Amino acid sequence: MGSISEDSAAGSELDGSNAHEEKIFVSVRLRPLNERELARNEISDWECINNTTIIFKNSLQERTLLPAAYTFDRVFGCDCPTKQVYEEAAKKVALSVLSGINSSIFAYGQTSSGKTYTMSGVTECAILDIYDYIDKHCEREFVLKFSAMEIYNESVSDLLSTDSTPLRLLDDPERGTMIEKLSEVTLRDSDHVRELLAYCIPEDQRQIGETTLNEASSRSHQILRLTVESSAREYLRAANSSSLTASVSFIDLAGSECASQTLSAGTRLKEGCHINRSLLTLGTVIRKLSKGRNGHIPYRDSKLTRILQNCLGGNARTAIICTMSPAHSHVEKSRNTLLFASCAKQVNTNARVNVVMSEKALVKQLQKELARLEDELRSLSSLAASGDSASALKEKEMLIEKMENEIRELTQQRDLARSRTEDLIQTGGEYQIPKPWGDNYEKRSSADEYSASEASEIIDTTRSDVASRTSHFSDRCEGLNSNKLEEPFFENSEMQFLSDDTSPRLYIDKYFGPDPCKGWEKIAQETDNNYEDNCKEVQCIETDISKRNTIASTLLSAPVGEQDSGQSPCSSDEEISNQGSAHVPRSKSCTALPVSLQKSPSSEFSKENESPLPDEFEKESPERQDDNQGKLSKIEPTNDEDLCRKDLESSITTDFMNVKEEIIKILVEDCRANKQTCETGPDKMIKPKSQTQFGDNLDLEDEKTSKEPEKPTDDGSIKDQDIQKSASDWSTEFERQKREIIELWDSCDTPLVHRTYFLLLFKGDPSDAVYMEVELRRLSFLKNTLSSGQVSAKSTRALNREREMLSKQMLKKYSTKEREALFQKWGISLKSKHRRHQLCRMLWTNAKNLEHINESAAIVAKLVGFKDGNHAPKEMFGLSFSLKPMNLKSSSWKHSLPSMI
Ligand SMILES: Nc1ncnc2c1ncn2[C@@H]1O[C@H](COP(=O)(O)OP(=O)(O)OP(=O)(O)O)[C@@H](O)[C@H]1O
Repeated sequence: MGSISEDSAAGSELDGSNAHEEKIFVSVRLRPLNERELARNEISDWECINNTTIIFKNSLQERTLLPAAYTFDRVFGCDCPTKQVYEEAAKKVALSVLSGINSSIFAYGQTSSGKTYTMSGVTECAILDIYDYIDKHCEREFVLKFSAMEIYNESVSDLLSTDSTPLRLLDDPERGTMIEKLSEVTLRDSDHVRELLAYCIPEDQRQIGETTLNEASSRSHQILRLTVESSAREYLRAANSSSLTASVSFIDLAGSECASQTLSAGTRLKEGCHINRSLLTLGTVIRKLSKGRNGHIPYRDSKLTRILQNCLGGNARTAIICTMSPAHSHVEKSRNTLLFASCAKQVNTNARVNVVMSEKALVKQLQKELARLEDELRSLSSLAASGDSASALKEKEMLIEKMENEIRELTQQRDLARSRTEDLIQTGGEYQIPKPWGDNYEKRSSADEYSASEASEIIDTTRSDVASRTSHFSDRCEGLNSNKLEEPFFENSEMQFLSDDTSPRLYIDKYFGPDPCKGWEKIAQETDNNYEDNCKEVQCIETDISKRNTIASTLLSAPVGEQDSGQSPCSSDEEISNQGSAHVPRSKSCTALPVSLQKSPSSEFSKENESPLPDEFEKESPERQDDNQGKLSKIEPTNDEDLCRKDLESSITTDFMNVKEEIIKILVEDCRANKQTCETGPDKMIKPKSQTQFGDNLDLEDEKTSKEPEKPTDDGSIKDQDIQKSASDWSTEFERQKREIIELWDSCDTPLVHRTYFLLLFKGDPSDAVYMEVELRRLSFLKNTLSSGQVSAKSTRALNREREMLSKQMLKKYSTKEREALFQKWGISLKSKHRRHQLCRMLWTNAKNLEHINESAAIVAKLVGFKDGNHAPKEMFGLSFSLKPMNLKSSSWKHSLPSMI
């Protein structure tokens, strides 16, 4: 930046298009040796060898390692007049104010180095130039304002006011730090500025004191600010005219000093401390800014840097004139000044033109806003006058009353349902008693009698259990519907194909098929619809539930007499009934309900000493059981079912109504299945179409049960070896079902991610049976739907697409080496072009080969990001079945099994 002509200084920039990043303009001015220095015969250590370089003359003599030459934008020697310093180092920056660019000119240097001397000259020149420019540019209208302040001992005061009260600094989000109540005088002309300068600079206003180095040392930082607003005259009357507004600040900093050199004490010493501290902060700010704004910039550490924040590295154009004494005695201070100047040279600023909306435009806008507010006020008052607010109040009161009525009605319904349930319990019906220490429920014979309070307690406990489970269920469903698919389901949300749909619900539908909640609902509906038909065609239905019943019978003790006699477990109506009610294994969803919907009039435990009863049951007297049996026989099954259903409907709050509905349907389905089992003979049993495969798997179990009945020992418990055997049976059955599901997946084109997820869950834990049950039902339903032609081949296409997406994931999830190893293992040539696609097309293709399936699942799991099958959320589809692992060696496990299945 060199010397510039008057016109180019401002006129060329009036378009405001020149905003760009630029460096602070840094110059150094050497003053001549003063009288004192001359008196001490000091020599001049520094010399300006050209316009930009200053050298230390005695470096050889001093043997210093510090640099001997320093280069800046401009350097001025001892004999250089202030006018030239202004022209070459400050003019362009100062006149930027005319183009709407904020600017500042600093004088920095040690005490008595000539800062005030330089700044007063520069300020005067700038003001003259500004007025000269204004005089030459009549096409624009200018308004100039002037303010002056000083920072003395970290206190800001107004130099244009006689009031010495310190001024507060305020942070404005748009304009930066503002000085509260700082006077701003609108200038009449250049003489007016001179008057003001003459008022605020001399000793009586500014803090000036004598030190050994300077008779009139500035003890404060002084900031003079000239604000220039300008607008083109021809647009002045236009409503949308704008103006340029900017300020130029002339900053005469107090000089850094050494207490030893200035021999200061008392007030001077205190002033010196403040001065040095604020200058130190300024230096730190400049140093940090010079390094590219890394880290915290300590603007707020001093009032000086706070006020100058916008000039330093901000939107202002800045020039710093560093003054120094050439005297040898000040060499150290001079070097510090040069160091500061070197840093300042590196600081970037981003000068911007400030275009301000014209006052007229602003006034117009404010008037509009005022009119709008007045309108609003008028309509409000007219509303109040017309009594609308009174009617609104009345409306609200009515609403409250209506709600209160509803609450009352609901309470009545609940009480009615409760009393019906109590009646039911008193008259019979099997129900489950929640153990206070766990999720599992112990079955208790319907023949057992309970006191009213006991029954009521049971109802309350079970009801709150249902509420909490349905609430959880509801939450899960809600979570799925409101984009809250939780970790650790997906490790990486970046997966392309996961982001295809914004809603997880859509995603699940798309990639996982109908979710089990939906499936359940449909299955329940289907069961409801087909119920009558099934009754005609099916003489004895063996559902998956009744089949499990058989497994449970095998695992639990079956009535000895019947088994021994070689009769079928369903040899008579009564026996069938016993089987159906006592051993019907229930899905976990059923155990979650307060009262079993089964209406069985008797139980497996009806015969004393014939079954391994839990302790509580053993205590019950046969008389009581008989008594209850008598009561139970009076109950009509269908009525009970309806009653229970109604009870549930009324006992659960409306919040859970939808969720409850689904659960009830499943229960009803179970009930009907049991009812049919009870009503038909074993020899006539056939399976429903949808359950054929599943039922087939259990034929062997049935056989085994009839041929090898398990006998309880004398103390009524099953021998260890029997338990082991049962456990191994269970495991075999478990594996068989797993294979069943795998094959069904294959035939239903179930998405691979879904298969993998469920396969990872099937760890052989008995609780997995719940998932198998859900999955088998879902798949059976899906298969039926597919075979009935209701669903097109869309799923095959989706599966292909899924394979494609998975192949894309391979690059992310496998290293090149890992991929190569996989290709070799899967017999894919490493030269093949579409290796990844080939591999993904092979995944999950051989449902009969478990090794292939497991390996496929492992690959898909890695690609999708399943972390651990065990920890995958079992509630992912809105199901919550958190079961505690069972200890097969413990004798109590067999009691809880039926309710868990
Ligand atoms: N370039 C110069 N030519 C002639 N005299 C100068 C020059 N610079 C400064 N002086 C004189 O040196 C003395 C000290 O200058 P000035 O008060 O401006 O120093 P300062 O840096 O403002 O000191 P302080 O920080 O203590 O206020 C003054 O008497 C001033 O007239």
